[in-house]
Amino acid sequence: MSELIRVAVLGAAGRMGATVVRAVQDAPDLELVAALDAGDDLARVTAAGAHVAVDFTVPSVTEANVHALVDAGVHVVVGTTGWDDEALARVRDHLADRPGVGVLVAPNFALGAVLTMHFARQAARWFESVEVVELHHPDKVDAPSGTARHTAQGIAAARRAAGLDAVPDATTQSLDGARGADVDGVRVHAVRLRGLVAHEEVLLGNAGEQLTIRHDSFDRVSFMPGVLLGVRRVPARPGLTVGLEHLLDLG
Ligand SMILES: NC(=O)C1=CN([C@@H]2O[C@H](COP(=O)(O)OP(=O)(O)OC[C@H]3O[C@@H](n4cnc5c(N)ncnc54)[C@H](OP(=O)(O)O)[C@@H]3O)[C@@H](O)[C@H]2O)C=CC1
Ligand SMILES: O=C(O)C1=N[C@H](C(=O)O)C[C@H](O)C1
Repeated sequence: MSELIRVAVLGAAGRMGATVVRAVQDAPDLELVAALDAGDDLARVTAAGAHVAVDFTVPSVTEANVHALVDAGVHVVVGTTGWDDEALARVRDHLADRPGVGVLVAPNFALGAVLTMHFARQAARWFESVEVVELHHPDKVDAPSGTARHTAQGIAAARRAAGLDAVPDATTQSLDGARGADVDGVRVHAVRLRGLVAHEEVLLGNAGEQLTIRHDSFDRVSFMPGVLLGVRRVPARPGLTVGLEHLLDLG
């Protein structure tokens, strides 16, 4: 039998981290060697001989965690949101000095969410209007969701490539925020509601018709196959990978 992949989990006491800990423990080819939460020393990851660290912490610390882990030669799978282009560029530059180390940053590890983004990019060029609505539990710290940003950026790129005009929009708002946030010209709306987990709708409109693409994560186990795929694949993917779609054959 080949060597087990030694895995550390950061944010291990959190909603996602605790689910990842159980998934790693249940996977026959993985070994949980460290589980860290706020206040724990990151040096424990290298002391435990981890090959891969999984980060589900908070947007304010995730980038620093990644740089420290890259310095230590540990591959990283990042689910924490809040990454912008500048932060990703800093990690890409850092990895150029560390050949052989891989980092995967994915705003959503659920297969259905990755397909939603893929289908939305495919559909975008055929519709005059498009808006994104994300709906989450009210304990989520950030808004809009990382997934909604990634979805809107993908739609905007597809519209640009197709040479479409700007989506029609209101010319005035009598209350700030009434039209949601503008992500690359695509409106994104965030709902926070007790009882929800993680949900997204992409609404595409033409005169007389609407296409709705909707994904629901009812349970955090929905993210686990994607996280474990990332753990297994990231050691063979040096450099920075953004988005789980790069590990899937979406055709
Ligand atoms: N990519 C994906 O598929 C998904 C991404 N997410 C993202 O994952 C992140 C975590 O979400 P969720 O689990 O719901 O959040 P939680 O608040 O439940 O968990 C975050 C955990 O990280 C801990 N933490 C804070 N600072 C550190 C640190 N420096 N080192 C280690 N641990 C630390 C927190 O401790 P304390 O509470 O004491 O601060 C907490 O236990 C969010 O950014 C969310 O958007 C969520 C679901 C899926
Ligand atoms: O905080 C969450 O719960 C989630 N966060 C991610 C995001 O911001 O996109 C992924 C998923 O939506 C759940």
